[in-house]
Amino acid sequence: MNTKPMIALDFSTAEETKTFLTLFKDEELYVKLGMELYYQNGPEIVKWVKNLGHEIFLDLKLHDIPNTVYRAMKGLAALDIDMINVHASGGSQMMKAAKEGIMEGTPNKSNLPKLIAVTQLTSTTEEAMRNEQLIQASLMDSVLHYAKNTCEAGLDGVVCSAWEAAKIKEITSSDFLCVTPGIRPAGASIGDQQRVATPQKAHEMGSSYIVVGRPITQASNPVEVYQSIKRQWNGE
Ligand SMILES: O=C(O)c1cc(=O)[nH]c(=O)n1[C@@H]1O[C@H](COP(=O)(O)O)[C@@H](O)[C@H]1O
Repeated sequence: MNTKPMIALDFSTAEETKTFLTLFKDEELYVKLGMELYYQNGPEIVKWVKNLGHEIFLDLKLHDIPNTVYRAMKGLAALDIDMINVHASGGSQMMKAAKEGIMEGTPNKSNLPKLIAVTQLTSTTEEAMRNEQLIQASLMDSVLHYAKNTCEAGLDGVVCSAWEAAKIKEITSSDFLCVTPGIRPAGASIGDQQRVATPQKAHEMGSSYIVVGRPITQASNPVEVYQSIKRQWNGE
């Protein structure tokens, strides 16, 4: 497991992002930059955050035909990022194309960004999956199926909820990454998330990384909440 919780910087402006990061000027973070920030600020904000020395998960959840994903990934890989993702439901050929794009586009081939695939979003319940995606398997089986496809396509891991991490590692390997959003400290508002776990529970259930957004970014003292989540995540 990675000792640092990933902070989801779900802001729409570069200013808000920069102001938030000044709170953490003495700390090297692992941050997640998502579509809200990237669509409005582009590669510049990625470069700016990287220059501060933070590790970056660029969460753009690519999902398109293989050729488009290959070409998009090739371009994105030129940014000095540490992790990037696609949707596993885009299919095995799309995931292989994403990997090819990463391999070709990364300037330093000895330091490829980790490529992971979203299984079922942590905002999805089994009921919604059945009604809206017409998948009649259990949610766990659907997540495991996507994880198996992702592993066979040669990717480094998946995004899933903490509740699925141990089983995914069982059917793939112990070093297959299980990156788990939907993290809520006890008593925190759940919002639109459905499959949630505390940092402590995620630690016990085998997550490789936890992703935490609003509980930290919306807190009155983000640094204090981050440190507390970090301690719980590290089993202290
Ligand atoms: O790929 C992701 O990061 C992701 C996948 C998923 O299944 N669920 C999920 O919440 N996320 C992201 O994780 C973050 C969670 O944020 P909070 O719910 O505010 O903690 C958001 O930036 C989501 O986009």
